[in-house]
Amino acid sequence: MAASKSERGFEPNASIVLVGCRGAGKRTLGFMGALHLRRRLVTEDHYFEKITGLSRGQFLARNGKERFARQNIEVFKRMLDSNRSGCIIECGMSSLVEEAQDALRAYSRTNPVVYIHREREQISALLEDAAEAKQLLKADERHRDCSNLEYYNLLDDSSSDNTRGSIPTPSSGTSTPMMIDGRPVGHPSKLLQAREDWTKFLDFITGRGGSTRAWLESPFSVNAIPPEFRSYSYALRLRLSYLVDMDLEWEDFEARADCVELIIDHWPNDLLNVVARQVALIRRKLGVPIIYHVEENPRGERRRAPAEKDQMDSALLELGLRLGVDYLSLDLQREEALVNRILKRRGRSRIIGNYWYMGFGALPWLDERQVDNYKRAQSLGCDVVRMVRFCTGDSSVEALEEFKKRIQETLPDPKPPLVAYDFSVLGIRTPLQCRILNPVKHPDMENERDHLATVCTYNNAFELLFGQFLLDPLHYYVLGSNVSYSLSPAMHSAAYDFSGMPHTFQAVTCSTLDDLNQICLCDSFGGGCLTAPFKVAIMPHLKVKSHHATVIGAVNVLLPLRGKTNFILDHANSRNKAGPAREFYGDNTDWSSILTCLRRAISPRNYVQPSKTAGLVVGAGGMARAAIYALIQLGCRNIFVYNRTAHNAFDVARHFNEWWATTQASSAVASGLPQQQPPQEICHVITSLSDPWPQGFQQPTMVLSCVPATSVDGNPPADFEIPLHWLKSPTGGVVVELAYEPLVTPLVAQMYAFRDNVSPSWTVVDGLEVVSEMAIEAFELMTGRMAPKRLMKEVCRKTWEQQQRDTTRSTSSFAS
Ligand SMILES: O=C1C[C@@](O)(C(=O)O)C[C@@H](O)[C@@H]1O
Repeated sequence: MAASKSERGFEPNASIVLVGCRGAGKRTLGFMGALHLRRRLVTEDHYFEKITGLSRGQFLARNGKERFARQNIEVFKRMLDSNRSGCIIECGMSSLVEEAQDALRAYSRTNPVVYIHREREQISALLEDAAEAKQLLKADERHRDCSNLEYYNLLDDSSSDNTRGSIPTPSSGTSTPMMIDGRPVGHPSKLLQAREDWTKFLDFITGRGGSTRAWLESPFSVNAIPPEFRSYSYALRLRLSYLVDMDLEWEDFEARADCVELIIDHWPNDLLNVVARQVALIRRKLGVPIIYHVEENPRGERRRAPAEKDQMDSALLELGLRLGVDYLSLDLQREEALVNRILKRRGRSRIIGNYWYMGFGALPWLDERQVDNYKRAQSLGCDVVRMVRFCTGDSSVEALEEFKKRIQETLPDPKPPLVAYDFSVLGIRTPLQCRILNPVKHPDMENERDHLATVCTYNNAFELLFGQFLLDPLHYYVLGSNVSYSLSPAMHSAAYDFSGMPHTFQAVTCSTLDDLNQICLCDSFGGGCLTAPFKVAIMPHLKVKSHHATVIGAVNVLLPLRGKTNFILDHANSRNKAGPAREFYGDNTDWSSILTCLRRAISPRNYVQPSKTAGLVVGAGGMARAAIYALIQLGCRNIFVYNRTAHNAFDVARHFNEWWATTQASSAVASGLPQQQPPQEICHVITSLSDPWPQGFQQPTMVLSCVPATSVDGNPPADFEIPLHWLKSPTGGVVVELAYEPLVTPLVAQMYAFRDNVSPSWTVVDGLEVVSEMAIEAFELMTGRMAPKRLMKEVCRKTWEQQQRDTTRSTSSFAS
């Protein structure tokens, strides 16, 4: 395999090796990773047995220690060598043997070798024997020397979290389960968070994730444009010294910026592990890109000689790269050797090249050397250039503007995005001088040490943009024939308030395309959530749609495209601005919200196995199409559709089977493989509830009900309950109910009873959980900003409860 340019860049299909101590979770992560990347999982134990025909215990007993040791290392090397691509390899404790470590070091030149570790207390607790645990943990650290990446396997407490979908009590900020009919709403989920973090990490190191894919599939999604290419973006500054003893909860930081800048300004005991844990926490709790910055003069440390500084800082920077941070901030005024070493080992992390002038007498913007600084960063291949000056009133805003203009007009392309600003002891001088990666803090954060982040918060900076007419207040809507009950206005309005946006959101009842047109053609139309009858009917009128919406054949989010440009990036960056719409863009968030809810609720035992897992979708409208697509995206290839009017179910099944056949044919052509004849069908119709579950297929582990539980437009309510002979999955499964009027639909009530009396391994996801997810995604598409998810979910449940109380009150007053 060719060695790649960067020392940490690998062929996308290079096998990934997992090393680490017993109890670190390698096997589980290996299993999840193999499923996610569709790779073979090779475990050392199993491989040993395959090669020698004996388990290790048996081999040892028969051949003695010495022969075992020799055989063991030979098998270990062979395992690595003969599985160079397409696998996840889980190493056992052999990785602590010197010779194995040499082999791993050599392997890590071409392949990712990931050191997995976790909270020491966790490992100690697992191993029981304290002395053994201590020894093992000490030896474990040696894995750092024979690996090139590392992953902190944070404890996943989601399995004990039965408060999902609950209402937090405002005073305490903690959650209490919401009870309906005497039972908690929501469900426990197993290893969901660990799976999400781990699969994102794998996507990063294999180059599958990131914005390119999001961009191609849905260019308006919030992750499609990296923060440095957004029209405005903010970096929340979090110092390590603050994080180890913070006065806020992680949840408080949600949606407070586009990314987090983690500043290593403090060296507590066990520094490398503390930093690794904080990176893991930011990923898990906030889910935003991380800028990793090592401060030159850490708090409370003595002054260090330059050579000493370089050694320590180099180790800390290397740690950032090992952890696969999205951005590494690199001071270009440091020793050239250090700069070059880091650049060479950058892997897939993007480099922010810094020129910081932190003391008095900072270089003025219009000094020629500032342009030279930028040019050097550009020639070193930095992805972003950050130039910051401490300023005591010696520089005007105009000088900075002039400097930016010089860079823009005199230097050749491609030019890395420039972040440039002045700051003083009062913080960044004017928040608007810097458009991207603007430093911000949380409004309630105690942060006296950080001058850069003392003034600005994300929402006051954003409010300023509207105040200065750089952005415009817009009107957003939910549109359809039956939207008076919609919870979207409450959720979106709360999110606007939170983010400092003066937009409005209303439910407007309309049922013809002409009515819809009238609303959408207004200059201050910001976007609309569509519901029946528009989701499918609007399709032929839209020229621009996301890939997903095209495949599904339904749209539920409509955005105006303004101006003459044909560049989607320009349109995406013109959100929150008014003007005449030339075209409209359609996307679908129904499927992705369903997918999110399914992923959260599926237990590891029911992870999708494409050839085996079966799913059932009830209904044949726009939402059922989205549900089928979500199942396909999860990897399910046996999908059954039941609908009261069978011919609609046949239409939907045909739609997806035809699309599937075309997709398979084009991937066969691309890979040069023969086509399957006739193409496999992935969607089947069941015409009657009394039919037995189709022969040759496993019982469904995912059931999605996409029919209204109340009467709509004069049609009788669906009242769907699943036949008991379709509920025979031995591992249980998940039922997603999309209706929430009432919240406990006949199906939900049936499944609660079934869970209590027959099979506890079924999980129920209620309609409010899905609808809040839909609003979250719609908010992000329409505004381009991250949604305050917790807040929106909380508002969703509270508004729904209020609606219930209002209905009860009006019914009882009507009765009296
Ligand atoms: O189905 C739904 C829910 C919804 O209609 C609402 O009222 O929030 C908004 C739609 O865009 C979405 O597809």
